[in-house]
Amino acid sequence: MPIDHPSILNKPPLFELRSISKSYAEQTVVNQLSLRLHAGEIFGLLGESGAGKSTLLQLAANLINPDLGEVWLGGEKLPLPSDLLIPGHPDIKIVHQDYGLSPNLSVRENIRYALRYYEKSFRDARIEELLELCQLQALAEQPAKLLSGGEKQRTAIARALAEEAQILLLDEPFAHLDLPNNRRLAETIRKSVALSGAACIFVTHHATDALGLSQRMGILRQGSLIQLGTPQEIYHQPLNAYVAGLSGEANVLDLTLAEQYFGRHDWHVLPHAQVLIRPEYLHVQTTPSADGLKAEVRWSIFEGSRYRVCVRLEQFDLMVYSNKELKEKQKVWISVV
Ligand SMILES: Nc1ncnc2c1ncn2[C@@H]1O[C@H](COP(=O)(O)OP(=O)(O)OP(=O)(O)O)[C@@H](O)[C@H]1O
Repeated sequence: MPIDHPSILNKPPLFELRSISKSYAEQTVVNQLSLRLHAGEIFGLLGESGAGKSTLLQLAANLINPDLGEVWLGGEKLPLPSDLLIPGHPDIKIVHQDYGLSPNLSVRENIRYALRYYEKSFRDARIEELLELCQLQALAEQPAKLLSGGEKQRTAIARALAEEAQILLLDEPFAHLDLPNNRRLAETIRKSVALSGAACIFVTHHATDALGLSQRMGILRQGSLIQLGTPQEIYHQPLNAYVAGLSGEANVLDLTLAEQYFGRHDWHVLPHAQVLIRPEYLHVQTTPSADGLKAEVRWSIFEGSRYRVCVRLEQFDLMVYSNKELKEKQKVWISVV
């Protein structure tokens, strides 16, 4: 399995986790995991709840001791957290799920604290810039303890961006955000990382967040990185049915069955002679078509820009997308796009 994408293979990594492992009691939470990050790179870590994402970020932040393995930054091996007076590293910033804001300080003061060593005019200008970037101007004087979850999250991220660390680690940065703020924050992270040349790891259990923001991403399962690649590689060429399902809506069919119904196509083949057919690889029509297979609608859910529809072919169900509303038991014809 490639560790790096070919475009950056020749550059030295800024940050490295080398075969790092961590167990709690009998449970291996992170298992011999290696990862290299380059300057300016945004890496998304996608995994289900309990996969070890937060533990991995804490290891990457040098906040907890690994049982085995090493953390490297800028070509230097970091000392173990237990050998430090204060665990962590000044060039590695982490935004935890609990944000770590000073509750009695205002939004502005929380951000200002991160910039306390800078000259006043730079600091004031940077605070205004970050307030605007994170859409916090109207809340600037509000004490952190009175903020909503999403507002706290934006403040914590503004503060982390203020510190201009080499490595930015974000634990579920979009967890409490509505769609406009989600998009705005993703853009803010993208711009900040590009400008600063930092590297960023963010963890999420939402495929759309990982696919949309990452330049490269990894799938974490039971503490192991089971697949690394670009969002397009992960989405269209998942390692197995598990990754296919985690990264988006997926029809997984036996190859023989898929060929029997749809003929030969360039499907991505999964282990156990199965193929991946994403719903958007299929076309649904409400009138008979020469190449269409007759099916019956089982259910249909409105998702805004489209309907997510489950249809029954003779022997199996398929998920498809439709622009039009379809009724239960309605006859439709399914073809390959
Ligand atoms: N300090 C600890 N002591 C004991 N077990 C722990 C500790 N920290 C994490 N774990 C266990 O390790 C596993 C992974 O936890 P972790 O928080 O890293 O997962 P996660 O992928 O971030 O999950 P979520 O998406 O739900 O936040 C869990 O089973 C958790 O109970």
